[in-house]
Amino acid sequence: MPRFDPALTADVLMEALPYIQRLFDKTVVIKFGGNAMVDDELKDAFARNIVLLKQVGVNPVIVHGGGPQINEVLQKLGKQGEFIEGMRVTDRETMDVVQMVLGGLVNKDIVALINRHGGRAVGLTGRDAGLVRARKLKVTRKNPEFDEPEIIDLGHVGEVASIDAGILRTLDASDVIPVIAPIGVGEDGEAYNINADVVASKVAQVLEAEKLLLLTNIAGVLDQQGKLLTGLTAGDVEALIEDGTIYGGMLPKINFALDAVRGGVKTVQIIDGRVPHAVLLELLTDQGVGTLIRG
Ligand SMILES: Nc1ncnc2c1ncn2[C@@H]1O[C@H](COP(=O)(O)OP(=O)(O)O)[C@@H](O)[C@H]1O
Ligand SMILES: CC(=O)N[C@@H](CCC(=O)OP(=O)(O)O)C(=O)O
Repeated sequence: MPRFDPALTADVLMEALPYIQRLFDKTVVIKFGGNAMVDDELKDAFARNIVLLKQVGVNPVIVHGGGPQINEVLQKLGKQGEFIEGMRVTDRETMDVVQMVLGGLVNKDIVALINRHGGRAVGLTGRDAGLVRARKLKVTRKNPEFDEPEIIDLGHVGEVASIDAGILRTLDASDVIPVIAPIGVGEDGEAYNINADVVASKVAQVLEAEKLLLLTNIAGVLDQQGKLLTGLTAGDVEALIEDGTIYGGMLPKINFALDAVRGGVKTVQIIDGRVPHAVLLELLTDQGVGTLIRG
């Protein structure tokens, strides 16, 4: 006995055909957020989705986060993670932890899962082959007590100076799936901690990606009442930041989603990574969910 009605199964498979045709040979950059990867079954489904995409001729490029995983190790060391405007304050010791957790544990975990399901993934940080060149991020914040904006020192936090996509193109030509940890390299070879949404946005722009998917731990961008906002323009985003509806970790995500649209990425979406097979549902079926950023 088949598990499902055969006609329904055939319908579901056929639904994917136009999507596969549209995405064939195209690059899709997928940011896998640390909050979306706390569940083993979700991670497994994510890895299988990536292998399937590659198998049908799409070029997935993964950029991962790992904020909660960094926090866990910091706590074991008796350190408390501190964030300002969605960015981690990163002293020397924290930078070492960031490299160990993102470049080590988290990166290799995703690589191993993809490979276990028959893909060929290679893990990289932005320090490998000079992939992500970085410089120190300068952050200023309005302070009502002073006329001048206050300058905040986040330590070893970087912004992307440039991306050298050469290594990504080489990997793609050998059918390898790149899995990138968001660590950048400075002029003197030093490491910088970069928000993963920022790296995903810049990688998508350089690769002229068809799509950028930002998987997170929430349905998408929500309004004050908690309702999902399915489409946002730059003007909407500005208003939502101004009135405090968008804050914390959603700030860099939305700002760099907009940056990607402006930089030529055709479609940018923030989607719910807690939904099993979120990538597959978004890319190859009619069941797209989340927030589309229009620019
Ligand atoms: N308007 C908003 N809509 C949805 N989430 C928001 C909003 N403003 C702030 N957030 C916060 O941003 C979080 C997502 O950012 P973050 O925790 O950094 O996720 P990730 O690890 O996936 O990058 C949400 O869980 C939520 O707490
Ligand atoms: C500067 C900065 O904040 N870097 C992030 C890098 C990881 C990340 O972005 O992880 P998520 O996508 O899971 O939030 C951090 O240290 O947490």
